[in-house]
Amino acid sequence: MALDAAFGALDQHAEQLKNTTLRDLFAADPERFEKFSARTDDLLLDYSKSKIDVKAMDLLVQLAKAADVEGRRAAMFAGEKINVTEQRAVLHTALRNRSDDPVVVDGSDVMPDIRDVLAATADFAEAVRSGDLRSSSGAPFTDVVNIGIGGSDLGPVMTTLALAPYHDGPELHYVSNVDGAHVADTLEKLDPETTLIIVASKTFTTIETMTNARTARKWIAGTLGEDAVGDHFAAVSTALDKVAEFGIDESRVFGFWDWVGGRYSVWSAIGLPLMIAIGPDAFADFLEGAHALDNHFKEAPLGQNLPVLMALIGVWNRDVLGLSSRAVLPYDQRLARLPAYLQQLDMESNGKRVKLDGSPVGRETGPLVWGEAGTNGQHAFYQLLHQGTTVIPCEFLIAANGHEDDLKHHHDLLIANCLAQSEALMLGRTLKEATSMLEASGMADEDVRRLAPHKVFPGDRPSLTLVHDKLTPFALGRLIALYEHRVFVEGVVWGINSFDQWGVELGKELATALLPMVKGEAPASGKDASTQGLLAALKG
Ligand SMILES: O=P(O)(O)OC[C@H]1O[C@H](O)[C@H](O)[C@@H](O)[C@@H]1O
Repeated sequence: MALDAAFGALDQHAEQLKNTTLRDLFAADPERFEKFSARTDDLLLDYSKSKIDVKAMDLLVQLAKAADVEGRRAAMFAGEKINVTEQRAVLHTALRNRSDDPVVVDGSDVMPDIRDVLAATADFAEAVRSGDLRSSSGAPFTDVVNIGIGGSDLGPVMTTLALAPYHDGPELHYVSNVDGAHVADTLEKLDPETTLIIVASKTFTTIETMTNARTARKWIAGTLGEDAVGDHFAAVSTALDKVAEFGIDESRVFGFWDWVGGRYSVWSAIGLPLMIAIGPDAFADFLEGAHALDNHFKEAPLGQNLPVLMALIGVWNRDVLGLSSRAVLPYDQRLARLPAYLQQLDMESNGKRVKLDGSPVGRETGPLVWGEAGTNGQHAFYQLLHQGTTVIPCEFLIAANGHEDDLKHHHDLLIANCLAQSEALMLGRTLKEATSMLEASGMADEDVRRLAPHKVFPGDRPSLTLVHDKLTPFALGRLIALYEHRVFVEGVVWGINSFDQWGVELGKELATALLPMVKGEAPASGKDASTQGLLAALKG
C-alpha cells in the first residue's frame, strides 16, 4: 500500500472509531491488555489505553511498511548517509555496539576508533575517580564541572541525576546557560584547587559554551595561576583543531565523529562526566542496555517492536487524531530531567515541515513534548489533563522497584498514584456517576445539580505506560535507546530528516548581528520597530 493510501485508510478508520470510547473498548474486550501490550525482557509497554483497536493497529503496521521503516532502519544501522542535508551517516548505535560486528562508513570499520576512545575515556575517568590524576597543587579532584549545552549537556545531566544511586566518584556540576548566573552560582560553591572542568562541544564554536569555558578558564588562572590551566581542563569534541587553539592538551581531549548527532551523543565521549560519576563498568552496563534495545528494534516483528509501537501510537495521536502535544510523566524523581532531554531528542529531530526532497510534509509532524516527574505534576497541571478542553496523550513511566529498600511504602504510593492517573484519564466520570456520588453524600438536590457538572471527567483520554523493574544503568540505556528509535520511526513515517536541526540557525545568526547593537557599538537601524523598542528599553 502506498503511504498516502495508508494514511487515508487510517483517517477513515479514525472516523469510524470516533464515537467509541476507551471505556467501551475495555468493556468489550477483557483481553485488551494482553492484545495491546508488548515486552522485551522486563520492559513492558502498555498501549491498551490508546484510542486504537485491532484494525487500527493493523493499519498502522501497514503504514510503517508503506513508509519502509524496515528498509530505513537497515540503512541507518548499516551506516548509509541517511542524514541527507548534511551528507552524514547516523551511527549512535555503533557507539554502543557491544558485538564483534564491524560498522562500515566510507569503506572503513569505525569500531576500532570507537573502542579506542572508549578505552581512553575509561582510563581518564578512572584516574580522576581514583585520585591518580591530580590538580595543579597535587590534590585529588573532588568536583567536576561539565560546560556544554544542548546535546553536550542534556544527556549527561539527565543520566547523572537518573543514576544517582550508582555515584561513587567526584561530584558533578553542569553549566550550560550563557546567563552569567549559571556559571557564577556553580563556581561560587567550588574550590578551584580541586575542580576539574570538562568543555564539551561537538563543534567547539557554540557561543554559550565558549563563553562559559573562557569564564571558567579565568577563574582557574585567576586563582591558581596561568600554569595551572592545563591540569584543570579536559575537552570532548569532534573539532580537535579548535580544542588545541583553546589550549587544552591533546592527551586530555576525547573525540567523536560527525555521524554522532549532538542529541544522540551521550553514548560517546560526551558521556565522560557520567562515566566519572558512576565508573566505567556501570557506564558499560548503560551501553549494554542501549545495545539490547538496538537488537530488539532490529529483530522484533513490527507489531511487537516497542519503539515501532510507540512511534505508531505517536503518529496516530498526532497525525490522525490531531492531538498536538504529549506529556512525559516519569514516576521517578531521578528522571526529573527526562522531559527536558526528550524535548531536544524529539522536537529537534521531528520539528520539521519539509520532506527529504524539500517538499512540504502536508501532514502534522512532531508534537510538543513536555512533562514533569510524578507525583509533582499531579499537584500542578493534571487538572488540565483531566478536565481541560485539550486532550493531551500522556506517557507514564514507572519502575516496579525503587532503590530505597527501607522506603518501600513510598514506592507503593508512587505506583498507586501512577496507575490511578492513567485509569482516571481513561475512565473519566459521567454526569450520572457524579450525581449519584454527590447524592450518596447526603447533599441537597439543588447543590447536587449545581456541583455535578464540575465533578464530571470526560475521560477517554489516551495514555501509554512503560514499566520496568528498576532504574539501573542498563535500564536507563535501554529506555533512552527506546525513545531514540521511536523518534526515528516517526520521522521515517513522516518522510522527514530527523537528524539535522536547521531551525536553530536563524536565531543564532540574528543574535550575532544583534550583539554589537546590544553593546552600543552599532546602531539598531534596519531592525523592526519592536526589536528597536526592546533594545531601547533594555539598553536606554
Ligand atoms: O555540542 P555543540 O556543538 O556545542 O552543540 C550544542 C547544541 O547546539 C546546537 O545549536 C544544536 O541545536 C544542538 O543540537 C547541539 O546539541
